[in-house]
Amino acid sequence: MDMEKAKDIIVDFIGTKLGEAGISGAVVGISGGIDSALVAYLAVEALGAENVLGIHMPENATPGSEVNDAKEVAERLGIDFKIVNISDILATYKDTMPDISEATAPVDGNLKARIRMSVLYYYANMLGRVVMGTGNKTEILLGYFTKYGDGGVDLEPIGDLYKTEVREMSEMLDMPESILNKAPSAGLWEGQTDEEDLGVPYETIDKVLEPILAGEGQERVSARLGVPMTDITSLMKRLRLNMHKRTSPPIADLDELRED
Ligand SMILES: Nc1ncnc2c1ncn2[C@@H]1O[C@H](COP(=O)(O)OP(=O)(O)OC[C@H]2O[C@@H]([n+]3cccc(C(=O)O)c3)[C@H](O)[C@@H]2O)[C@@H](O)[C@H]1O
Ligand SMILES: Nc1ncnc2c1ncn2[C@@H]1O[C@H](COP(=O)(O)OP(=O)(O)OP(=O)(O)O)[C@@H](O)[C@H]1O
Ligand SMILES: [Mg+2]
Repeated sequence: MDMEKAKDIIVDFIGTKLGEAGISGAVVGISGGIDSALVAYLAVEALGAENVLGIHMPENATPGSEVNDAKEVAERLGIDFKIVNISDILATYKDTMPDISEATAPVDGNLKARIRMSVLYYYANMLGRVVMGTGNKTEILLGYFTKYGDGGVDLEPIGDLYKTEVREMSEMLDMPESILNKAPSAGLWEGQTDEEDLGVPYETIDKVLEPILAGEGQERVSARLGVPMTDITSLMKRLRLNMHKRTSPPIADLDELRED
């Protein structure tokens, strides 16, 4: 893919969509990871630094290096930056809800993602801005995001870039090396990494998804790229089971009652 052209299309998309909405500014959750950093860079190019607010939302388990990387992004871009620690909000949720003894780390992790979404919308409401999504094509296809958490956004500028392409585009920008080099992590629990969760490296996932979505048979892709069928089957299962995250909630149809 011509990354310069892809960047121009995305920058134009951000400007056009906000223009259509009559809104001039955006709010971005900046985690210290590469997806949100790239979206912040693209939003600044489209809207100007004065129209982008970055919010970092650590909790007690967030490594201190993340705040430094998030701050560095904001400083390089010259955007407003706030830090909202979500630990007390999380603790209040958990103290308030009865019968939660079965909650696991992923259940709590999804709550963290939904708290972050609520904070971003609070600022978007208050400032008359939109919430920028940071989902990439790989995450969206696999449903590797929290429904109405990091998936609860107003637009998805990098949603047609595979994760490996996110890296490629980011390398063209003045992005901190530490962000370019770190392992992708949802940061929902200590030590979590995307590739451990997904069981297959992003390089392989992206290599496999593209031809399969273009119509090439799974077995043929497996043989051609030397990727075990078990990996391909597991990715396809994720894609199928998470289809509900890529559509609007179904509505019970009452048309038959309105025919006369
Ligand atoms: N067929 C269906 N039709 C309609 N709705 C359906 C459904 N199946 C489940 N659901 C609903 O969906 C819920 C499950 O979805 P969800 O709540 O999203 O939860 P789930 O998909 O179980 O977990 C989210 C996954 O995304 C990962 N994640 C989250 C956040 C950020 C990142 C990152 O990379 O940064 C990654 C996280 O580690 C975890 O693996 C169910 O509780 C149910 O409410
Ligand atoms: N600590 C945080 N502070 C602010 N926003 C966060 C935080 N954690 C997650 N988010 C938001 O949730 C999004 C989804 O997280 P995800 O891990 O997929 O992206 P990333 O951290 O930007 O990149 P990477 O996947 O490489 O870690 C982030 O892009 C960011 O917008
Ligand atoms: Mg991350």
